[in-house]
Amino acid sequence: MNNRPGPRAIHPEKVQLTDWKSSLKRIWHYLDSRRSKLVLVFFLTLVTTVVTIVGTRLNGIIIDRFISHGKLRLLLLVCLAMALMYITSSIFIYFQNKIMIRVAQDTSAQIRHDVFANLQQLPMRYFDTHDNGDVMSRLTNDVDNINTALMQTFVQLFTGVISVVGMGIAMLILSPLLTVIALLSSVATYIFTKAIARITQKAFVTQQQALGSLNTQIEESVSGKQLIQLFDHTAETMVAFDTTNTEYTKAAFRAQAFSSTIGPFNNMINNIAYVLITAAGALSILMGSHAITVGIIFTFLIYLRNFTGPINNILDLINTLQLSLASAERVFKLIDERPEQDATHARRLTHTEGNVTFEHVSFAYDQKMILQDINLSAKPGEVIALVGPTGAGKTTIMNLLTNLYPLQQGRILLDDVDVTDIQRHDLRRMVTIVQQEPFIFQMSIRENIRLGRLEATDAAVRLAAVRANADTFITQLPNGYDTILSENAHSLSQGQRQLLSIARAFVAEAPVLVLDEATASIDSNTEADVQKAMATLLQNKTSFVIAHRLSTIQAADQILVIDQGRIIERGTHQSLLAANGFYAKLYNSQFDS
Ligand SMILES: Nc1ncnc2c1ncn2[C@@H]1O[C@H](COP(=O)(O)OP(=O)(O)OP(=O)(O)O)[C@@H](O)[C@H]1O
Repeated sequence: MNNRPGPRAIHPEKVQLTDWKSSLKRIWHYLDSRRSKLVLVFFLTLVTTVVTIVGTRLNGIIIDRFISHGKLRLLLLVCLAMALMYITSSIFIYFQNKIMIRVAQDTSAQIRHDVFANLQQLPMRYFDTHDNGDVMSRLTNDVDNINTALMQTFVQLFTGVISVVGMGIAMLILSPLLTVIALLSSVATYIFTKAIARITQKAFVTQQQALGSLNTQIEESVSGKQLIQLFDHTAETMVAFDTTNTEYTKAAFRAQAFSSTIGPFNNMINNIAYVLITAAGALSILMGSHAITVGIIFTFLIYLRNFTGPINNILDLINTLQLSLASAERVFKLIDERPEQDATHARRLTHTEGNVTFEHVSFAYDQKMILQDINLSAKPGEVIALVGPTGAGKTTIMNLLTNLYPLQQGRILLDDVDVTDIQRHDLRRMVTIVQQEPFIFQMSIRENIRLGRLEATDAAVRLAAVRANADTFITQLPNGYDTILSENAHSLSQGQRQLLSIARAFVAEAPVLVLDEATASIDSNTEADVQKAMATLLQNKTSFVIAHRLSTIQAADQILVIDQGRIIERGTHQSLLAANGFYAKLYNSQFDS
């Protein structure tokens, strides 16, 4: 994770739309179950487009035949028919939009579900290497972009294609000469839009990327606001934010500025085409041609508007599509991240005696070796204390016990079974970890404790809280066990949070326990409660304690002294003091007082 609130460069390898075809295919695949709705939308679009073609032609006929020949009754009848047609067409457009909005929302909901489901199963490595804000951005903004594209593109694409084909044929029938002028203007707009799209494509990807970074910074500054204020980092945070904000603004400006030239340019070309068509038509009439009438010129101009409009729309859609495909690519990348999977031969484990053995375990998070040749053995019921300077690798050793990361070398056994051969679900029920800084979820206290074992009854939750010495403070809260905690659990003190996490461990009833003792100082009453609760929790379990408390260390069956990823001393408190080595020095300096 990145600890520093600061600007993040946009990763150059990410600024590419590498696989838009497969993204498009996958979005199409998501629409599989909604094909019938799409067919209905297509049908509605077809009808509304035909109405526009026929209606426009009737307008021309009114000009040529009824107005100049004074046939009022017929004129009224035709107008009534046209009104009916347009009303029906509007109703169809309403339904067409409604269906499409549903299709788009349902599809995005399904994509969001799939992303979130995969996120639940990703290995820790993924979260070590990806910023939270970026992940959030993929789940929210990027999926939203796909949604916008689905809502806009499908109807407009259907309408566009049907209109272009329909109007094209109608224009050709009306006047081949005027159609040639119309086509030339369309070709000009096509070439221009394509050129601009090429430039904007990259900018859109950069924009999404920068948005991810922006989200990360916002997320960090909100989560770490206390730290930022305590260390008076507000000014630096602001500078860092502004840098990323400027980066985002530049990319967004570039993307939008270029794509916004498309509209005015195309408008200009269209207006020129209108003038040319009117002039060419008028000239033909003046030269005595009977093939062209005022009504035909009028009809043709409206057809042309309905011809170039959709063409421009389709070209505009290319931009929306590009942004969405850039987003889709990021979303699908997250869906494609390989989830944490059990080995094919992994077996179930419903019971363990609690023997834990590390055999020549070596481990690196990236390239740098963190643990080297760790050997240890714990018998059922033993308490093993891990002590050592900060960053020595104590927490890492314990993370490996639950198979959170793959080992570089060696193996870890639970009752003679390699932990990588045990289904993770079972392994994690056998080993409970009480974290140094427990995470509290936004749910009731009861549910927060029940996280230890989801099927625990209310009575079991209560019993666990009593054993964790947490019941007293919980029952004093106005809503007791039903008190809803917030993510940051501001309503709870540090010590109360620890008691809750000990209660979670009691509920879990796992035979192996890992306890990362909190170093934060808490008031002496709560401290006494925590100590008592921990002592009870350790009973009859194989326990590993990343120890900071004198009492835990002295009572431990074995003390392992870790320094720079190696076990450098081991023994009981007395034997290690007698040896007068690293432990004795550490003990005397840290714990003597
Ligand atoms: N997720 C991670 N990715 C990369 N390196 C990590 C990760 N977690 C820890 N490290 C590194 O591994 C080393 C050991 O860290 P670890 O948390 O195991 O130490 P520790 O002995 O538990 O320290 P402390 O007493 O401060 O909690 C440190 O150098 C740390 O920077």
